Amino acid sequence: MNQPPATEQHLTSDVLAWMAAQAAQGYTKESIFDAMRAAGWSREVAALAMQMHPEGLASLRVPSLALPVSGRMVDAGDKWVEVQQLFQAPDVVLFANLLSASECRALIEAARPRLSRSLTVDTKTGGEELNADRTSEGMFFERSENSIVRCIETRIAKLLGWPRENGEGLQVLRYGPGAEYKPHYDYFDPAELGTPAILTRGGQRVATLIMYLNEPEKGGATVFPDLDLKVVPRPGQAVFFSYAQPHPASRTLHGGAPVQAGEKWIATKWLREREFI
Ligand SMILES: O=C(O)CCC(=O)C(=O)O
Ligand SMILES: [Fe+2]
Repeated sequence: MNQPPATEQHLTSDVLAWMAAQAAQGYTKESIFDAMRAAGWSREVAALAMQMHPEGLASLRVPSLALPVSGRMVDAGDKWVEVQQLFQAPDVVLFANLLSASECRALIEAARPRLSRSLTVDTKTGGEELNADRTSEGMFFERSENSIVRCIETRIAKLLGWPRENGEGLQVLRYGPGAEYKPHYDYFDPAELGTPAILTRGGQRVATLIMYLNEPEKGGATVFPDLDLKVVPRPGQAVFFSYAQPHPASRTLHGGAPVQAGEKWIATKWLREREFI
């Protein structure tokens, strides 16, 4: 985007079309504002552009707890799941008994022979990279790869009112002693060059569900530094959080604290805006 000196700037239809295209790709209002500023637009003009183009720049639709909650229990289709705690802004839900003990064991045993050192999505290129901040080992199941995986996916879809097709394949992670996942966001940073390619597979990530498959002897909590929240892993329990804007304002910074003794196994489900292909 080229633009005239600040004194002569005005919003052309080209600029508005560019903004609409950015918004359609999942870029937020904040990131479009930042991109305009970085490209040399004055603060006044960028702010005016925000006012002129509110459509499409609003928050993304996100999954949430499918009501009603009866007592503390929610009907997840094939079982009732207990809601232990609910937080708002951001929406965080702690679940008990989301998975049974035998489901936890089955996921661990099916994943164990397929583990390899965890990669993270590289938003600079759209590929995957080894990341020193993430020292776990992991694997992905295909969506509905087997009956247990399919049953869990269906339960999650019902619980969160979000189509099963919008989920990435279930990921299982194992952290050995000392392993950790430093605080990070799960959404794809709209400012990175590789992000548009990643978004073609189902749009942004809009929510995360971390399910605990075992209990480490010591350490390994999931921490949310902005919320002063620490979730201690217990088998079958889970933590859900959503982010309507792929921006730190979502306050969804989180990480897996180092495992101090024993090992930690989790299954993570990431939910996308649209069907994940
Ligand atoms: O290990 C944890 O508790 C956090 C995992 C996580 O943040 C992720 O898989 O994206
Ligand atoms: Fe994460």
